[in-house]
Amino acid sequence: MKVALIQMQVASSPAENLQTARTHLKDAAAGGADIAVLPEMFCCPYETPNFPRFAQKEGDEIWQALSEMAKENSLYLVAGSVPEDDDGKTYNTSYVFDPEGKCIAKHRKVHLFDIDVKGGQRFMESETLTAGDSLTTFDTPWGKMGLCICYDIRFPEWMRLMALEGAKAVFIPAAFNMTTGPAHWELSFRARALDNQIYLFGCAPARDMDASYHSWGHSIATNPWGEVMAQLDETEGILFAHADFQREDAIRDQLPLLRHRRVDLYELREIKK
Ligand SMILES: NC(=O)CCC(=O)C(=O)O
Repeated sequence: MKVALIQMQVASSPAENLQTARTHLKDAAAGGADIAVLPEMFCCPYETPNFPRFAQKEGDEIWQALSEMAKENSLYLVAGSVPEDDDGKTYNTSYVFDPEGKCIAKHRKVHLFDIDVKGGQRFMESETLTAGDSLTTFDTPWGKMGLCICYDIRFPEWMRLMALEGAKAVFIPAAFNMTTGPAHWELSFRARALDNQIYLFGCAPARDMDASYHSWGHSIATNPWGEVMAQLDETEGILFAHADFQREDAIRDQLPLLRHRRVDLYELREIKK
């Protein structure tokens, strides 16, 4: 399975951002990608007032454009995330489209990014966003995949639940920042990949020092051995990476961490369905 992570610049207009995504998706398809991924909030600058301002309902213009892009390029599209308007609430939502343009999954960010680091990053998603409450997986010809958004990666139980549901890789549209990015981005991807013996693909916006939120960038692919397979810097570009699920199965057989869990002594509680 060949994955393309599209680390794009985010401009102030959704129309311009859709055009940027369209251009990069053509390149991803030309490069042989089976699955392409866009960044968190790729269609508007990452600022809390923008989320309700640019929010659209599922099925509206942005959703339609993304569906068409998946179909035009004949690939699975993990369509970053967009602000979703539903019943007066705004969610940070990632849609997944199949190569026919059909929406096959939707994840609403479950853990809202509310942090206030002294001398560093402050951001309060809860000022304008509502949290989702569901675990998200979807089926592909390569097997079941998981989906979560940025800050969700920091919660090991959430990733473990996706692995236990049978996800063979997890896609993570994201936008870490200049305070936590250097310290925790790569470490979080390597740790979650290693703990769950799973491929992880994180896709971030390119850095824009004129924006109010400075993305760390560094879109990344990690493997079930806990290694970084490839990583970008902060500039715009596409990262291609392969997932080899035979290797994943071999690692899980030879070092059977998931089977060695002492579920007689501890367990994750069932999620609410
Ligand atoms: N957009 C986000 O969820 C940012 C998460 C982040 O930067 C972190 O440190 O976690």
